Amino acid sequence: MAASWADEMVGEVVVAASAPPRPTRPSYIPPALRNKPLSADAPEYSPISSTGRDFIGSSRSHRSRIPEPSPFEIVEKLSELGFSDGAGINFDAYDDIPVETSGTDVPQPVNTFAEIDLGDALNENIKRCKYVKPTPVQRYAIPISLAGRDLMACAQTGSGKTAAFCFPIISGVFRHCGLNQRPPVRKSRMAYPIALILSPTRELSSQIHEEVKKFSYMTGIKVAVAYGGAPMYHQLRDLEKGVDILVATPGRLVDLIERARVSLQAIKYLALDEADRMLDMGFEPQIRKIVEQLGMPPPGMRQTMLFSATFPNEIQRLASDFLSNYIFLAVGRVGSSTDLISQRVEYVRDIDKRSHLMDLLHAQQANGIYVKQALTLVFVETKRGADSLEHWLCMNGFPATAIHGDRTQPEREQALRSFKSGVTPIMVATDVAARGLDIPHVGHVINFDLPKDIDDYVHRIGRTGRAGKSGLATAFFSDGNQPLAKSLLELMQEANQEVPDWLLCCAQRSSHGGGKARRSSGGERFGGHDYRRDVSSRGGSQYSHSYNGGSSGGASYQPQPPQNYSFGNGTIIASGWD
Ligand SMILES: Nc1ncnc2c1ncn2[C@@H]1O[C@H](COP(=O)(O)OP(=O)(O)OP(=O)(O)O)[C@@H](O)[C@H]1O
Repeated sequence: MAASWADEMVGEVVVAASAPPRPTRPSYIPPALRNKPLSADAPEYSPISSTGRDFIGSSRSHRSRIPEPSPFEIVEKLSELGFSDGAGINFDAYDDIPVETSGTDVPQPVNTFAEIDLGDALNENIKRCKYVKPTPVQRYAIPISLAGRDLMACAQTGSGKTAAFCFPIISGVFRHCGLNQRPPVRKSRMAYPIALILSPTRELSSQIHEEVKKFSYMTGIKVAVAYGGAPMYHQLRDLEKGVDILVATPGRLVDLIERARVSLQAIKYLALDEADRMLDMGFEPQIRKIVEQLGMPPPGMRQTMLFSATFPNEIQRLASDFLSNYIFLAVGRVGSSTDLISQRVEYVRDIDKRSHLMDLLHAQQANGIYVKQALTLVFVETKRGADSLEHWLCMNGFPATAIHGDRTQPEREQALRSFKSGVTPIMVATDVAARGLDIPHVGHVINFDLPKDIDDYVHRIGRTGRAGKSGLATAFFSDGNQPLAKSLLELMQEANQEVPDWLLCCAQRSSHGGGKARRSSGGERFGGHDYRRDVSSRGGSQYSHSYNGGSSGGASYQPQPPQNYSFGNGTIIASGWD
């Protein structure tokens, strides 16, 4: 059976067997809210102002100031917390990137962090992380969010979207309840977060949680994470200490709300990472429940930010229900892959895949590509396939681990740790690892089995070529992948990649046969943008502003002859792994 997204969400998501009817507005009232007016100890909420900063006082539980380590311990503590050397980012890689915004009164982008008023504490943490300059999505998205505007943002994988929504949230929450600003109120077992960040997988929620903690260091902001598969006890204990920013997966969050341990009444900031996935079939009913039926302030009374590297039109349409007068931001073309990733596609019969993988890995080894902790991520279709390939690799002398939805959470975490540390430099994964994970030194993504949907391919290969560094993606294309041929061809052509002749033929065949592997993104397939433009273009529109125009820049990759795994001049790989 295919490891669909439900693979990840065992026990977490209600998978719709058929398209569920769109729920009407609040029918369900969680136990925590039944027979109760707005709780006396729940904070009120007010509309977000145009500056996003007119927070009214809330009666949140009083908490004592967090003991902070002395300034002399900070450097040590920061490295413990995983502060990385962000100074290595190659900003030139983003220079030519086309940016498009649509909506009314779009705030101007900035060029430096200094131009943005994020507050001293956050600025200090940005410096500590060695983020010297905002990435393009941050240049645009942060001023938009700081202006209190709702945002739907699409930017390529690895381009810094996490900070783009975390910085405005941390800055806003800090202004509301940072150090020494908490109104004294009585203690409550129910947590009233001000900001909620939802993501589709446990590992991604955990990663975002670490990022938020890093950037709210020494601010007094309380950050917590809640996801399934981990013992409830620890999460409840953290929630009882009070939470300002909650990062969660949908299933566990609903559970906590129904147990009356979390209330959404105080939410002022809502961010959905991987928003298109969150509104895809399996998740949509649960997200709708969280956003529309469990007491969260409605659009206009909260600020909502949706981010992803892909945003099909029909998902944009669904998402617009959650937004109020929003700005659409596209950095790079919607759903495109980054030019930083060199893509190869090879025709391999299913029966030959293992031996082909072996040749590839041996060639990598022979070329010294395993130096410097170079990691290889291999995507397969099924959980069973992941286990079996992991076993086979290990038996053949390649230290490998595997991650998929049938593994326990401790096993999943252990797999990630051993991959990240290079103990097992190969990780076999289902789509559970396709989105959002930021693993340094992943130099090569191999699609042993290609996904059915081209958007999934974009996210999978996006585990390499991050933060301005280069990477390589190899796909094994077999007969069963015919329906993907056309969209794969278009994606590769758009990213200036060399396309083998056989793929051109396959694509022609599949377009005649009606092959379709991408959800509609409007009139222009890879030029698809804000879906409102398609609607309003019929009657004229005020939408859309383009910046930097032109192309997204030529790819630096020099095509290599087939079967030659020396990777040419070596710079493609080496720069990704240094
Ligand atoms: N301004 C910056 N300067 C230096 N490094 C940065 C900056 N912004 C982000 N990064 C780094 O870039 C890497 C990728 O960022 P992030 O994980 O936010 O990408 P993303 O766009 O969310 O990717 P995905 O679509 O895969 O989720 C991270 O390691 C992050 O620390």
